[in-house]
Amino acid sequence: MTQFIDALPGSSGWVSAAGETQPLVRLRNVTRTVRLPDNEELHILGGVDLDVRQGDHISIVGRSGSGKSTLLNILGMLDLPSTGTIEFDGVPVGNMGGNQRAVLRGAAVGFIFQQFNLLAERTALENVMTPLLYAKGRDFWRREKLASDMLGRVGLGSRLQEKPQRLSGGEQQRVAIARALVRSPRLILADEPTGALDIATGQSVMGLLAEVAEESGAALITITHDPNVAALAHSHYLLESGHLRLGSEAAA
Ligand SMILES: Nc1ncnc2c1ncn2[C@@H]1O[C@H](COP(=O)(O)OP(=O)(O)OP(=O)(O)O)[C@@H](O)[C@H]1O
Repeated sequence: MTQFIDALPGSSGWVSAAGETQPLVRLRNVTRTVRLPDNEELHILGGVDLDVRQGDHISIVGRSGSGKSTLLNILGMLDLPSTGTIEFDGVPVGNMGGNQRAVLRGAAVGFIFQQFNLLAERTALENVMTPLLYAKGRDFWRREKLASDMLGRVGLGSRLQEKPQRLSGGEQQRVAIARALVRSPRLILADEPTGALDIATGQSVMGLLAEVAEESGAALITITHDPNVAALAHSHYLLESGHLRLGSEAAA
């Protein structure tokens, strides 16, 4: 199993006899229920189906409290469904142990958050090198070069030694994008990536994220309230009271 999981991040999925590629991530009838302190159950997700393929760019919009972050946490294998299944590259995630999930997540998933979540005491270069500390072999030994190349790719090649507080919000989010992409993840999950930026900066940062994700062939899923950000995606979903449906761009 370990061998198989190790092979996952670089594998390209199989192609069926019908010529259909296997989804990178497949959710079937996923629910998520939590028990509240008063012992009541809160049903957050009510049976979500979703196929995510390599190269997809998906936006998910929905009101506050509709379950977007809960869904993203399941897609990122941070949480498991209460019922239903999630498969990553055809492998049921529910059958994996916590460590296996963490290894797969580290190698195959990049996260981008609204508040950037950079390490304040570390330079831009050190921040981007951090995920590579968990990589194996060549990527581990070449971590400084990989991180510096990635910062160059997001236009920060001359700011490698800067600490986050010396960078603007847009620059900090570009560091976070470099950090999310430095291990060449197959899935990038962005939770309100422009939420802390002004409109123009948000648009340019999101344009950059979409571009580097497309170049790398990864699938990108963006949760957003911003219609301009949602418009950059190729598929648009609306999450309403824990139910996901295909939406139009206008629904954003
Ligand atoms: N562990 C938990 N315990 C109790 N309630 C929870 C838990 N996780 C989520 N919730 C509740 O479930 C609902 C959905 O939460 P979630 O964070 O997924 O929504 P969201 O769509 O991302 O909201 P927002 O846009 O405001 O971030 C909310 O009402 C939230 O308070």
